Amino acid sequence: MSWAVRLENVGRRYRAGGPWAVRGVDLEIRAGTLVRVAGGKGGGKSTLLRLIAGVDAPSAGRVRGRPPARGYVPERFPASLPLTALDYLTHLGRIRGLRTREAARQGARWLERFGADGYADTRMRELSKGSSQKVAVAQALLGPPGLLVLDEAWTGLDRPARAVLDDVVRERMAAGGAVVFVDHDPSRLADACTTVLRVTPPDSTAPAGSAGSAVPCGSAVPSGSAGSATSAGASMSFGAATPAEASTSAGSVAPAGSADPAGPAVPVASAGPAAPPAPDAPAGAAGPVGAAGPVGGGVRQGGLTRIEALGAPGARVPAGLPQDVRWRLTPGGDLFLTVPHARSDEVLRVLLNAGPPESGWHIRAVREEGENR
Ligand SMILES: Nc1ncnc2c1ncn2[C@@H]1O[C@H](COP(=O)(O)OP(=O)(O)OP(=O)(O)O)[C@@H](O)[C@H]1O
Repeated sequence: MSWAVRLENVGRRYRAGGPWAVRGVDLEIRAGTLVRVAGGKGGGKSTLLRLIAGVDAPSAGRVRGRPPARGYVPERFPASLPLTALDYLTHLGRIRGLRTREAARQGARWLERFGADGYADTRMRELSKGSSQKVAVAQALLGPPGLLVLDEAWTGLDRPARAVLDDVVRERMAAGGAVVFVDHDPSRLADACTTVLRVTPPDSTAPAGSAGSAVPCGSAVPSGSAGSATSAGASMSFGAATPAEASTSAGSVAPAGSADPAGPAVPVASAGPAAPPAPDAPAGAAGPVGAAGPVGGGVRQGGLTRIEALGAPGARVPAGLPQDVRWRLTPGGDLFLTVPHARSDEVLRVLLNAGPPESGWHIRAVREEGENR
């Protein structure tokens, strides 16, 4: 396989004249490589991944050279579907061009490999967060994809499933595919990773050449680097717009480009209701109101995540929750947590990895509050 995805002076903003989420990106990703995208919150990682995967179209520049079969796991997966897990995967497989029987075969195989075959006939909206995430990953692997794009795909998976996904990424690379991923764990696949792309938000007030870099995995990231850099798997430059281009684009309307029709089937609900609004913990929920510490100082405004989990009746709250987490536990084992967004992955890890006697947490919902999406 010798293809390479190329982004040429790509920019994306979500409304005409609005701020750029990413801007002036020149990027090449080659077959057989593993590329990690890193950077701070709101830096444009998810936007860049969607553009690479072809589920979103750039407002400026162009993307070329994607392989025909691609898979994408979004950061948030629409789980509120009336279809069963296997029917959903079969449906997505058919959209990717597989025959029904083959789509069902592959779907069942992936469910089994991720330890979710027991949920094949369960409706998506009844799946736990962890099982739903397994379906989210499985749908991206149908085909199989030459280019696989994973946006926090490990989050919410149990430990065995996370290890399976690590293996699958290596297998995709060995088969000549490319994998691009974002993950909160800096050690994720560090031994296999080819390149780290580090993104920072474009600063519209800054001169051309805002930060962005591509460096080989394991090497030091140049601080405040601007312009371009290369490594074995990818090369990238950011913020290359000239002042003239910048002033033109600032007043222009983003092209009404649509996502590449040959791209991955976007795992966004085309049927079924939207995700339910985030409910508060049920009124009158019994049990202690615990607070390891108040949610407050140091927390970004609007940066809270609510997590609902179910443990065994009489379960205790697992040890190791971060200080700034608020929780409420009912005698029936319903656990409601309010956590700063930046801590949500850590909290999910504590719940999923809790050992006896606090083990067995089933993540039912993860909802973000107050995010400008
Ligand atoms: N659908 C959208 N509509 C409007 N603005 C958006 C949308 N998606 C992202 N943005 C904005 O674009 C910028 C980059 O967001 P993006 O989600 O790509 O960053 P990120 O690095 O993935 O952030 P995070 O680590 O929080 O997931 C942010 O300012 C964000 O608010």
